Amino acid sequence: MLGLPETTKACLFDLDGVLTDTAVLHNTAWKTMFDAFLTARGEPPFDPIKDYQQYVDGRKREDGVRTFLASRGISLPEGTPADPPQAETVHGLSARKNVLLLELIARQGVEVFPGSVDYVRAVRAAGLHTAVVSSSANTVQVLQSVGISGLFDARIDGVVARRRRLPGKPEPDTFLAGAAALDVPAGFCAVFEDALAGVEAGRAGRFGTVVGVDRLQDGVHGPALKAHGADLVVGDLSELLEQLWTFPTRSTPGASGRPPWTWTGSPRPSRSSPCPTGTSECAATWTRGSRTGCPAPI
Ligand SMILES: O=P(O)(O)OC[C@H]1O[C@@H](O)[C@H](O)[C@@H](O)[C@@H]1O
Repeated sequence: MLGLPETTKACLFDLDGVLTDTAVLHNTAWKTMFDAFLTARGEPPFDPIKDYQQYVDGRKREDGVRTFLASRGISLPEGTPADPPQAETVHGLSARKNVLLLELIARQGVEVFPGSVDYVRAVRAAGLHTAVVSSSANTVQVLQSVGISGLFDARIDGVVARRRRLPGKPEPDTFLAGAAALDVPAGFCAVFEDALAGVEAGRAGRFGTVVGVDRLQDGVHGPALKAHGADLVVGDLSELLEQLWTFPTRSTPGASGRPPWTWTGSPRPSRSSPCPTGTSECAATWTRGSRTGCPAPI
Protein backbone atom coordinates (compact mmCIF):
# COMPACT_ATOMS: atom_id res chain seq x y z
CA MET A 1 0.00 0.00 0.00
CA LEU A 2 1.08 3.58 -0.63
CA GLY A 3 3.95 2.17 -2.67
CA LEU A 4 5.72 1.26 0.60
CA PRO A 5 6.47 -2.02 2.36
CA GLU A 6 3.58 -3.27 4.51
CA THR A 7 5.83 -2.96 7.56
CA THR A 8 5.95 0.84 7.27
CA LYS A 9 4.52 2.57 10.35
CA ALA A 10 5.64 6.16 9.82
CA CYS A 11 6.67 8.56 7.08
CA LEU A 12 9.29 11.28 7.51
CA PHE A 13 9.00 14.05 4.93
CA ASP A 14 11.59 16.62 3.98
CA LEU A 15 10.00 20.03 3.34
CA ASP A 16 11.68 22.06 0.59
CA GLY A 17 11.25 20.32 -2.74
CA VAL A 18 9.24 17.44 -1.28
CA LEU A 19 6.18 19.08 0.31
CA THR A 20 6.58 22.65 -0.92
CA ASP A 21 7.97 24.19 -4.06
CA THR A 22 10.54 26.15 -2.05
CA ALA A 23 13.78 24.45 -3.10
CA VAL A 24 13.88 26.80 -6.08
CA LEU A 25 13.56 29.84 -3.78
CA HIS A 26 16.40 28.57 -1.59
CA ASN A 27 18.51 27.94 -4.68
CA THR A 28 17.89 31.45 -6.00
CA ALA A 29 18.74 33.02 -2.63
CA TRP A 30 21.94 30.98 -2.38
CA LYS A 31 23.01 31.90 -5.92
CA THR A 32 22.32 35.61 -5.43
CA MET A 33 24.23 35.68 -2.16
CA PHE A 34 27.20 33.58 -3.29
CA ASP A 35 27.51 35.29 -6.67
CA ALA A 36 27.88 38.72 -5.05
CA PHE A 37 30.46 37.28 -2.65
CA LEU A 38 32.36 35.37 -5.35
CA THR A 39 32.37 38.19 -7.91
CA ALA A 40 34.00 40.52 -5.38
CA ARG A 41 36.78 37.93 -5.05
CA GLY A 42 37.15 37.31 -8.79
CA GLU A 43 35.82 33.75 -8.46
CA PRO A 44 33.54 31.91 -10.93
CA PRO A 45 29.83 32.05 -10.06
CA PHE A 46 27.79 29.55 -8.04
CA ASP A 47 26.45 26.75 -10.24
CA PRO A 48 22.75 26.40 -9.35
CA ILE A 49 22.74 22.75 -10.35
CA LYS A 50 26.07 21.20 -9.45
CA ASP A 51 27.07 23.43 -6.53
CA TYR A 52 23.56 23.54 -5.11
CA GLN A 53 23.03 19.79 -5.19
CA GLN A 54 26.46 18.78 -3.98
CA TYR A 55 27.22 21.36 -1.31
CA VAL A 56 24.07 23.17 -0.20
CA ASP A 57 20.80 21.35 -0.88
CA GLY A 58 19.34 19.67 2.20
CA ARG A 59 21.99 20.94 4.60
CA LYS A 60 21.55 23.34 7.49
CA ARG A 61 22.14 26.95 6.44
CA GLU A 62 25.57 27.36 8.02
CA ASP A 63 26.63 23.89 6.84
CA GLY A 64 25.72 24.96 3.30
CA VAL A 65 28.01 27.99 3.60
CA ARG A 66 30.87 25.93 5.07
CA THR A 67 30.61 23.05 2.60
CA PHE A 68 30.41 25.28 -0.46
CA LEU A 69 33.26 27.58 0.63
CA ALA A 70 35.40 24.53 1.37
CA SER A 71 34.73 23.27 -2.18
CA ARG A 72 36.30 26.52 -3.45
CA GLY A 73 39.16 26.42 -0.95
CA ILE A 74 37.84 29.55 0.79
CA SER A 75 37.86 29.83 4.55
CA LEU A 76 36.09 32.49 6.57
CA PRO A 77 35.85 33.07 10.30
CA GLU A 78 32.82 31.38 11.85
CA GLY A 79 31.49 34.50 13.57
CA THR A 80 28.42 34.04 15.74
CA PRO A 81 24.68 33.60 15.14
CA ALA A 82 24.30 37.28 16.10
CA ASP A 83 26.39 38.42 13.10
CA PRO A 84 24.62 40.90 10.81
CA PRO A 85 24.31 40.17 7.07
CA GLN A 86 27.23 42.53 6.35
CA ALA A 87 29.70 40.40 8.36
CA GLU A 88 32.26 38.53 6.26
CA THR A 89 31.82 35.36 8.33
CA VAL A 90 30.04 32.02 7.94
CA HIS A 91 27.15 33.34 10.02
CA GLY A 92 27.16 36.66 8.18
CA LEU A 93 26.83 34.94 4.78
CA SER A 94 24.11 32.72 6.24
CA ALA A 95 22.22 35.80 7.42
CA ARG A 96 22.57 37.38 3.94
CA LYS A 97 21.06 34.31 2.36
CA ASN A 98 18.18 34.28 4.81
CA VAL A 99 17.31 37.93 4.12
CA LEU A 100 17.16 37.11 0.40
CA LEU A 101 15.11 33.96 1.01
CA LEU A 102 12.54 35.77 3.13
CA GLU A 103 12.24 38.49 0.46
CA LEU A 104 11.62 35.83 -2.18
CA ILE A 105 9.03 34.06 -0.04
CA ALA A 106 7.24 37.35 0.63
CA ARG A 107 7.32 38.32 -3.06
CA GLN A 108 6.58 35.00 -4.74
CA GLY A 109 4.71 33.09 -2.03
CA VAL A 110 4.94 29.40 -1.30
CA GLU A 111 3.15 26.63 -3.17
CA VAL A 112 2.60 23.06 -2.09
CA PHE A 113 2.99 20.12 -4.39
CA PRO A 114 -0.62 18.90 -4.55
CA GLY A 115 0.49 15.30 -5.08
CA SER A 116 2.48 15.45 -1.85
CA VAL A 117 -0.46 16.77 0.14
CA ASP A 118 -2.68 14.03 -1.31
CA TYR A 119 -0.05 11.50 -0.38
CA VAL A 120 0.39 12.73 3.20
CA ARG A 121 -3.39 12.68 3.65
CA ALA A 122 -3.51 9.11 2.29
CA VAL A 123 -0.69 8.06 4.61
CA ARG A 124 -2.55 9.45 7.61
CA ALA A 125 -5.82 7.92 6.49
CA ALA A 126 -4.02 4.57 6.41
CA GLY A 127 -3.10 5.06 10.07
CA LEU A 128 0.60 5.82 9.62
CA HIS A 129 2.33 8.55 11.63
CA THR A 130 3.90 11.53 9.91
CA ALA A 131 6.72 13.96 10.66
CA VAL A 132 8.35 16.75 8.76
CA VAL A 133 12.14 16.64 9.00
CA SER A 134 13.77 19.66 7.42
CA SER A 135 17.05 21.50 7.80
CA SER A 136 15.25 24.78 7.33
CA ALA A 137 14.88 27.15 10.26
CA ASN A 138 11.92 28.63 8.34
CA THR A 139 9.90 25.41 8.42
CA VAL A 140 7.15 26.60 10.78
CA GLN A 141 6.49 29.74 8.73
CA VAL A 142 6.48 27.83 5.44
CA LEU A 143 4.14 25.10 6.72
CA GLN A 144 1.80 27.68 8.21
CA SER A 145 1.77 29.80 5.08
CA VAL A 146 0.34 26.90 3.11
CA GLY A 147 -1.86 25.59 5.94
CA ILE A 148 -0.45 22.07 6.22
CA SER A 149 1.09 22.13 9.74
CA GLY A 150 -1.77 19.94 11.00
CA LEU A 151 -0.76 17.07 8.72
CA PHE A 152 2.28 16.24 10.85
CA ASP A 153 2.51 14.60 14.27
CA ALA A 154 6.06 15.86 14.82
CA ARG A 155 8.49 18.40 13.42
CA ILE A 156 12.27 18.33 13.51
CA ASP A 157 13.58 21.43 11.73
CA GLY A 158 16.56 23.74 11.66
CA VAL A 159 15.45 25.48 14.84
CA VAL A 160 15.02 22.20 16.74
CA ALA A 161 18.31 20.87 15.38
CA ARG A 162 20.12 23.99 16.56
CA ARG A 163 18.52 23.83 20.02
CA ARG A 164 19.25 20.12 20.44
CA ARG A 165 22.67 20.38 18.76
CA LEU A 166 21.75 17.71 16.22
CA PRO A 167 24.16 17.31 13.32
CA GLY A 168 22.42 18.13 10.04
CA LYS A 169 21.91 16.03 6.93
CA PRO A 170 23.78 14.07 5.50
CA GLU A 171 24.11 12.82 9.08
CA PRO A 172 21.02 10.80 10.03
CA ASP A 173 20.40 12.51 13.38
CA THR A 174 17.48 14.74 12.42
CA PHE A 175 15.61 11.87 10.75
CA LEU A 176 16.36 9.62 13.74
CA ALA A 177 14.98 12.36 15.99
CA GLY A 178 11.84 12.44 13.81
CA ALA A 179 11.42 8.67 14.14
CA ALA A 180 11.99 8.89 17.90
CA ALA A 181 9.40 11.66 18.22
CA LEU A 182 6.88 9.31 16.59
CA ASP A 183 8.13 6.40 18.71
CA VAL A 184 8.73 4.27 15.62
CA PRO A 185 12.05 2.46 15.02
CA ALA A 186 13.95 3.64 11.94
CA GLY A 187 13.48 0.31 10.17
CA PHE A 188 9.72 0.88 10.13
CA CYS A 189 9.94 4.41 8.75
CA ALA A 190 10.02 5.71 5.18
CA VAL A 191 12.06 8.82 4.42
CA PHE A 192 11.08 11.17 1.56
CA GLU A 193 13.85 13.40 0.24
CA ASP A 194 14.80 15.39 -2.85
CA ALA A 195 18.35 16.27 -1.76
CA LEU A 196 21.46 14.15 -2.12
CA ALA A 197 22.41 14.98 1.49
CA GLY A 198 18.90 13.91 2.53
CA VAL A 199 18.88 10.47 0.92
CA GLU A 200 22.39 9.95 2.30
CA ALA A 201 20.99 10.69 5.75
CA GLY A 202 18.22 8.17 5.12
CA ARG A 203 20.70 5.49 4.14
CA ALA A 204 23.00 6.31 7.07
CA GLY A 205 20.08 5.96 9.49
CA ARG A 206 19.10 2.54 8.09
CA PHE A 207 15.53 3.60 7.50
CA GLY A 208 13.12 1.02 6.13
CA THR A 209 12.65 2.83 2.82
CA VAL A 210 14.28 5.91 1.34
CA VAL A 211 12.20 7.52 -1.39
CA GLY A 212 14.09 9.96 -3.61
CA VAL A 213 11.96 12.73 -5.14
CA ASP A 214 13.38 13.87 -8.47
CA ARG A 215 11.78 17.20 -9.34
CA LEU A 216 14.41 17.98 -11.97
CA GLN A 217 13.75 15.06 -14.30
CA ASP A 218 16.98 15.83 -16.11
CA GLY A 219 18.12 12.21 -16.31
CA VAL A 220 20.96 12.97 -13.88
CA HIS A 221 19.43 13.81 -10.51
CA GLY A 222 17.31 10.63 -10.29
CA PRO A 223 20.28 8.28 -10.73
CA ALA A 224 22.29 10.47 -8.33
CA LEU A 225 19.56 10.11 -5.69
CA LYS A 226 19.77 6.34 -6.11
CA ALA A 227 23.55 6.37 -5.89
CA HIS A 228 23.37 8.39 -2.68
CA GLY A 229 20.88 6.11 -0.94
CA ALA A 230 17.36 6.19 -2.42
CA ASP A 231 15.69 2.79 -2.69
CA LEU A 232 13.29 4.14 -5.28
CA VAL A 233 12.93 7.46 -7.09
CA VAL A 234 9.69 9.16 -8.09
CA GLY A 235 9.01 12.43 -9.88
CA ASP A 236 6.10 13.22 -7.58
CA LEU A 237 4.58 11.48 -4.57
CA SER A 238 1.31 11.04 -6.47
CA GLU A 239 3.11 8.31 -8.42
CA LEU A 240 3.17 6.25 -5.23
CA LEU A 241 -0.54 6.80 -4.76
CA GLU A 242 -1.13 5.56 -8.25
CA GLN A 243 0.70 2.40 -7.26
CA LEU A 244 -1.76 1.93 -4.44
CA TRP A 245 -2.87 -1.26 -6.06
CA THR A 246 -4.23 -4.56 -5.05
CA PHE A 247 -5.54 -7.05 -7.46
CA PRO A 248 -9.14 -6.01 -7.42
CA THR A 249 -11.99 -8.37 -6.96
CA ARG A 250 -14.93 -7.72 -9.21
CA SER A 251 -16.32 -5.43 -6.53
CA THR A 252 -13.14 -3.63 -5.40
CA PRO A 253 -13.61 0.08 -6.02
CA GLY A 254 -10.81 1.94 -7.75
CA ALA A 255 -8.82 4.61 -5.93
CA SER A 256 -10.56 7.98 -5.49
CA GLY A 257 -13.96 6.42 -5.93
CA ARG A 258 -13.34 5.50 -9.55
CA PRO A 259 -15.09 2.44 -10.93
CA PRO A 260 -13.57 -0.94 -10.18
CA TRP A 261 -11.33 -2.84 -12.51
CA THR A 262 -12.75 -6.03 -13.83
CA TRP A 263 -10.94 -8.75 -15.60
CA THR A 264 -11.65 -11.10 -18.40
CA GLY A 265 -9.53 -13.93 -19.57
CA SER A 266 -7.80 -16.40 -17.42
CA PRO A 267 -6.06 -17.19 -15.34
CA ARG A 268 -6.59 -14.23 -13.05
CA PRO A 269 -3.10 -13.30 -11.82
CA SER A 270 -2.30 -14.17 -8.25
CA ARG A 271 -1.36 -11.58 -5.69
CA SER A 272 2.36 -11.10 -5.68
CA SER A 273 4.86 -8.40 -5.20
CA PRO A 274 6.19 -6.73 -7.23
CA CYS A 275 3.13 -6.34 -9.43
CA PRO A 276 3.26 -8.98 -12.14
CA THR A 277 0.98 -7.14 -14.52
CA GLY A 278 2.61 -6.17 -17.71
CA THR A 279 4.70 -9.30 -17.51
CA SER A 280 4.11 -12.63 -19.14
CA GLU A 281 2.66 -13.80 -15.82
CA CYS A 282 -0.45 -11.75 -16.40
CA ALA A 283 -2.75 -13.38 -18.88
CA ALA A 284 -5.84 -11.46 -17.84
CA THR A 285 -7.38 -8.50 -19.58
CA TRP A 286 -8.27 -5.73 -17.17
CA THR A 287 -10.81 -3.08 -17.95
CA ARG A 288 -12.23 -0.10 -16.11
CA GLY A 289 -14.82 1.95 -17.91
CA SER A 290 -13.38 2.57 -21.34
CA ARG A 291 -9.85 1.82 -20.21
CA THR A 292 -8.17 -1.48 -20.83
CA GLY A 293 -4.76 -2.29 -19.46
CA CYS A 294 -2.73 -2.75 -16.36
CA PRO A 295 -4.58 -2.24 -13.08
CA ALA A 296 -1.42 -1.31 -11.21
CA PRO A 297 -1.79 2.43 -11.71
CA ILE A 298 -5.36 2.50 -10.45
O1 LIG B 1 17.95 28.80 5.42
P1 LIG B 1 16.96 27.85 5.99
O2 LIG B 1 15.54 28.24 5.71
O3 LIG B 1 17.21 27.58 7.44
O4 LIG B 1 17.15 26.48 5.21
C1 LIG B 1 18.29 25.66 5.31
C2 LIG B 1 18.30 24.68 4.17
O5 LIG B 1 17.09 23.95 4.19
C3 LIG B 1 17.00 22.91 3.23
O6 LIG B 1 15.74 22.34 3.32
C4 LIG B 1 17.23 23.43 1.83
O7 LIG B 1 17.34 22.34 0.97
C5 LIG B 1 18.48 24.28 1.75
O8 LIG B 1 18.60 24.89 0.49
C6 LIG B 1 18.45 25.34 2.82
O9 LIG B 1 19.62 26.09 2.75
